[in-house]
Amino acid sequence: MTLLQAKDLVKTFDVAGTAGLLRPARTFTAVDGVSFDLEAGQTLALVGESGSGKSTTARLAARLIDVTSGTVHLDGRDITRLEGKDLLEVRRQVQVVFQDPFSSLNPRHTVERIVTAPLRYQKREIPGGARRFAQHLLERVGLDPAHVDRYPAQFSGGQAQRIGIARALAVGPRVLVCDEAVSALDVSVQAQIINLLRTLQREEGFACLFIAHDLAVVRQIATRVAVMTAGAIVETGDRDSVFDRPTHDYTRRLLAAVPRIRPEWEAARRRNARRPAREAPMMDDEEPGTPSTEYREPARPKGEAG
Ligand SMILES: Nc1ncnc2c1ncn2[C@@H]1O[C@H](COP(=O)(O)OP(=O)(O)OP(=O)(O)O)[C@@H](O)[C@H]1O
Repeated sequence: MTLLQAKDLVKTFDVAGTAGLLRPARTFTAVDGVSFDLEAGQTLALVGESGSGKSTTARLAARLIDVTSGTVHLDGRDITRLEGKDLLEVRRQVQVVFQDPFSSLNPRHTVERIVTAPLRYQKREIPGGARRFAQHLLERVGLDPAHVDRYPAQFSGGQAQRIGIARALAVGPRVLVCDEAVSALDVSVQAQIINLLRTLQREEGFACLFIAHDLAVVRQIATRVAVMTAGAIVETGDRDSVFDRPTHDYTRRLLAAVPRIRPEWEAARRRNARRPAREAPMMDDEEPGTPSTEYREPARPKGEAG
């Protein structure tokens, strides 16, 4: 059964010009006619090189940003332009886990408050009270329930990502969108988080839209794979057929490209990922008018498109 269906998604961004460099303002197409079906209980991985449009597609599918054209259906219902209470229900059913756990967890809030925030945002009763429910969620993701009073900075990167997953689970989502959710973690920690996601998926039955550029990670978790380049999907298929019998040239090149990252770059990337966010966190149930699951577009330098 198709749970989430994206049809002909297009997303364009207006890019400001740069006067000094004589670059005129233009419209940049980040997603260019993307369609996919995500079945219940399945994990569809969107893969492709940096800038291919994976994250933008995920954000469109989760209704974090609005489409330029195309439609998104959840359980057969067109959710592309829903607002208000209906959109709130979509936000419950489709939860997102972001790449950098620290910038998506409010450093000033306790874990209890963080993981129960979506319930408050949804104005739902917290079963058994916030504290007990937070402890239960921590247990579900393999963390010590006694740590509910701790703050994000007191956790490692992998533990912080578990908190992000616990928060997503709090409202019983039917679709979990993981946007490079393990990319900032050490390889051994990545494996633990992937195992956790697989176990939770088996137990809770959610479908997963898994965005990743790392093919080794995708191979461990995906049931189906869609390969993106230049804003479009060029190949979709079962995991093994895409990995073992790719039909598109781009997929073959992607599979053949062995990433060679210098150890010092890798170490710097991990240090940056651990650094607490300097900007306001993306989710904060304290700020008036800022729903806890609302996505804020990251700041980009003026004129940057890719
Ligand atoms: N708000 C925005 N304004 C302008 N351009 C944007 C915006 N968001 C994304 N883009 C551009 O759209 C393209 C696709 O970005 P996207 O983040 O979806 O790619 P990606 O495949 O997820 O890459 P990465 O793994 O590096 O995030 C990029 O060229 C990016 O610079």
